[in-house]
Amino acid sequence: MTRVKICGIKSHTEALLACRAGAWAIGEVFAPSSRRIEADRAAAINRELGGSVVKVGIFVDEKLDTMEYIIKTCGLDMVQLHGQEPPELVAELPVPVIKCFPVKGPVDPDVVKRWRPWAYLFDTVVEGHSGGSGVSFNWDYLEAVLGWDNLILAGGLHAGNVAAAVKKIRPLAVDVSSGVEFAEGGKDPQKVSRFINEVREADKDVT
Ligand SMILES: O=C(O)c1ccccc1N[C@@H]1O[C@H](COP(=O)(O)O)[C@@H](O)[C@H]1O
Repeated sequence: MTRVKICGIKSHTEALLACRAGAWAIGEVFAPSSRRIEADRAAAINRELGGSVVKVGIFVDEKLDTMEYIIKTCGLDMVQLHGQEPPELVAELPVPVIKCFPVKGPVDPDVVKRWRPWAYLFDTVVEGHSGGSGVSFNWDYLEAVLGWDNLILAGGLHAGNVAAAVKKIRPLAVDVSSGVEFAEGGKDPQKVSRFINEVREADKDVT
């Protein structure tokens, strides 16, 4: 079953919405973004959620000690590194790491393997954005890593394209932020639920 991560959670209501719709993980952004959340707010949300969902903190070129502090105070289960972090940093973090690789062309497995993360996340490159752009990339660029069991697909996914993505890439998980939001921002319950339903339907064709 393809896992679903709903990223850019900013409130308890949004976190509950993602959990009830069947998300495997929620993402909380601790980096410059319209979706940024303060650590004390994330900590309060995560305390109330308990262990019902995987809580992932998103960082962009953050200092190790700052990440360690936020992981501890917010009870994060994983971190997602979305910047230019070096491979050595992955081993220094106290929780499993999802490393984001911006896709500019065909992915070279030998290059990305140097990070040895828990999962490899592939996202679109958009000038001026570290992530959360809402823009998709050419999935053909993932040809050399197809079949990996720890691949997460991100970048411009929405209910209209996620089924095709699941069938073509067969990722461990799909990650979405913009594609399940209202035009003015904030998670849209109907879009979240439609997105997850599309993934579940696509799963039926994949096994
Ligand atoms: O969501 C953000 O604002 C964000 C900010 C900085 C780094 C990563 C961010 N989100 C991640 O970006 C991708 C793609 O998101 P989208 O669906 O295209 O909006 C995804 O991995 C999010 O976790």
